[in-house]
Amino acid sequence: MRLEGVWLRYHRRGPWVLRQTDVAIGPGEVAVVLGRNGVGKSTLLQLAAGVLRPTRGRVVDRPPAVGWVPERFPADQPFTVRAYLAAMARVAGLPGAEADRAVRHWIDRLGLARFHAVRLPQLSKGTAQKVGLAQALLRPPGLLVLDEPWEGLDAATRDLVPEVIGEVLAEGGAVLVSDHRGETVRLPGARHWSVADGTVTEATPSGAAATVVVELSVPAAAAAAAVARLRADGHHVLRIRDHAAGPPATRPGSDSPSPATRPEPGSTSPAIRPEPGSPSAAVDPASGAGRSGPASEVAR
Ligand SMILES: Nc1ncnc2c1ncn2[C@@H]1O[C@H](COP(=O)(O)OP(=O)(O)OP(=O)(O)O)[C@@H](O)[C@H]1O
Repeated sequence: MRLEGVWLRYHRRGPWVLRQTDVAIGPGEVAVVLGRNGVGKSTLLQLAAGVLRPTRGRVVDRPPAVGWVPERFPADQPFTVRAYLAAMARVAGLPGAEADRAVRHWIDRLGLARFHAVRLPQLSKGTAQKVGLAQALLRPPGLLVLDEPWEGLDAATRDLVPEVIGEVLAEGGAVLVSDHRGETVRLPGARHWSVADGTVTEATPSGAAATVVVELSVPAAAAAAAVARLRADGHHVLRIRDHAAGPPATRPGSDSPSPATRPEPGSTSPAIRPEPGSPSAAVDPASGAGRSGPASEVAR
């Protein structure tokens, strides 16, 4: 998903909150949105989630299933927890039995069972936040957007947030999350987007000059497990794509390289080549050899 030249102001003559914003996030990636109070973090997240429309510019390639967790769950609705989640599952397009299963799963997982018949306005802030988290996950999101998701949650549920984020990433989803509590240190491999003075910049991770991009191909059915394993080993999974879809414009070795990860021409990065006769398409990242085969790319 990409924000292309996005500008946003809330009122016709109001100040610009965001100007000329160009950011992108791919499958299996997580970006943490940082910045002082009131700089526009929530605004950026709402644009990404499709809750706000850009005043100028556009948002492209947003996945069809978006999970949106607002900073404050709007609990002033006259539904019980179960009825609300069942309605949200239908809104998300889940058919009957699947919707019931998803509602049951998230009620259990987030410890909401004893509140299932309680109406939303009667919930404590923390329990309402859990309902806000549950509704975003009923349908596995291709993009999960969380605005300060740790706010008001009890310790057990706070621990669950990075776990859930990891699961969405392992399924090939992308995650955007804002956080002023420093909880994101528990999201290894996260990219950092800083919002200040109406602009969004990506912080270059320290040591980036020493990284290389390794392309590899895995059977589609094994992709989620492979991504989870690579992440558990501390690798940064950049992108997952269909073998058949062909190379995107920004892939390493293409005409439009990603400057943060592509080795300089003549660099000493080791070429990684497949065994003779091997069906896998490991490549020399500098030459772009083997570009027809990879299903995923990994950098460290
Ligand atoms: N609905 C709105 N109408 C008018 N102005 C708004 C609206 N929502 C936000 N703003 C303004 O836009 C600016 C950015 O707000 P935003 O909530 O995106 O910042 P933030 O970085 O998320 O802040 P915080 O860390 O306090 O949540 C602020 O000046 C805010 O007052």
